[in-house]
Amino acid sequence: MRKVFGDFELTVEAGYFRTSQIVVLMGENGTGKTTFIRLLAGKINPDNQDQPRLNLTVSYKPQKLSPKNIAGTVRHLLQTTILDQFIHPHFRSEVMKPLAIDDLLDLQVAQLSGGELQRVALVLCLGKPADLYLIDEPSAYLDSEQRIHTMKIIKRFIFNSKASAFVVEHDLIMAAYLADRMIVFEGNPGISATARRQCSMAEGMNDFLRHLDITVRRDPTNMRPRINKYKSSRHMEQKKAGVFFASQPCKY
Ligand SMILES: Nc1ncnc2c1ncn2[C@@H]1O[C@H](COP(=O)(O)OP(=O)(O)OP(=O)(O)O)[C@@H](O)[C@H]1O
Repeated sequence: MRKVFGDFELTVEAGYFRTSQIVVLMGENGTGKTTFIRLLAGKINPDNQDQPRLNLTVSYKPQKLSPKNIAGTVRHLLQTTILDQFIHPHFRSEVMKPLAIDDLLDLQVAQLSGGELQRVALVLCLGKPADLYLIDEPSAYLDSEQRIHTMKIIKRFIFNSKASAFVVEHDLIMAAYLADRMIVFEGNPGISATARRQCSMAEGMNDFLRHLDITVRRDPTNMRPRINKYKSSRHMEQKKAGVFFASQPCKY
């Protein structure tokens, strides 16, 4: 698939995805992740119109959230857009409660903070039944604790609903937690880039981090990824071995 936008050209290599699987899109700013998500969402068309269309229902959370023209409260918005899920006990306990949406119900949508709006936007996205969820930067505006909550909610929701998801995520730790598979975007930001064929999370992370000259180890106590200090002995050792993202704590 190909898309030219002014001076920018995106090429997408052919790939596949499965149910209950999350594909995380990683790449530098301006390499076309949002463009790709918008192509999948049908918001824009590829240049090569002979592309087979995805015969799937999609639900899309855009990167930029614009509440200013939405009148009324969060309760009104949710009741008028996702009523079935809004009153469904399972959705309430699995998505709305952990995102603390009840605290926001009586607030005006137009007056929500960035983080509050992000939580509402995620509920709206997951509240729409779909085969494919397209979620652009779910952790933007959230603090670190909310990010972890949010990632757990998305992971559990996609697994249990047997849907699939493509998620744009800049936070390395969150990306590593979320991803079953990964698509790495490579190229010259704002000029031309390629969305590589999807690969395993470890492979994708390794490619992305090699490009940035960053190495990540695993904390042996909790397995969380930790970024090595640049040019530290650990960094140099991993770099020499070509292990930019260590999936096991034992060696690094
Ligand atoms: N509507 C448009 N018209 C012209 N150019 C556009 C349009 N939308 C995006 N672009 C250009 O396409 C390129 C890729 O943008 P895109 O937002 O897809 O990248 P991204 O990887 O999602 O970036 P970020 O991580 O910063 O969100 C940029 O150079 C951008 O200026």
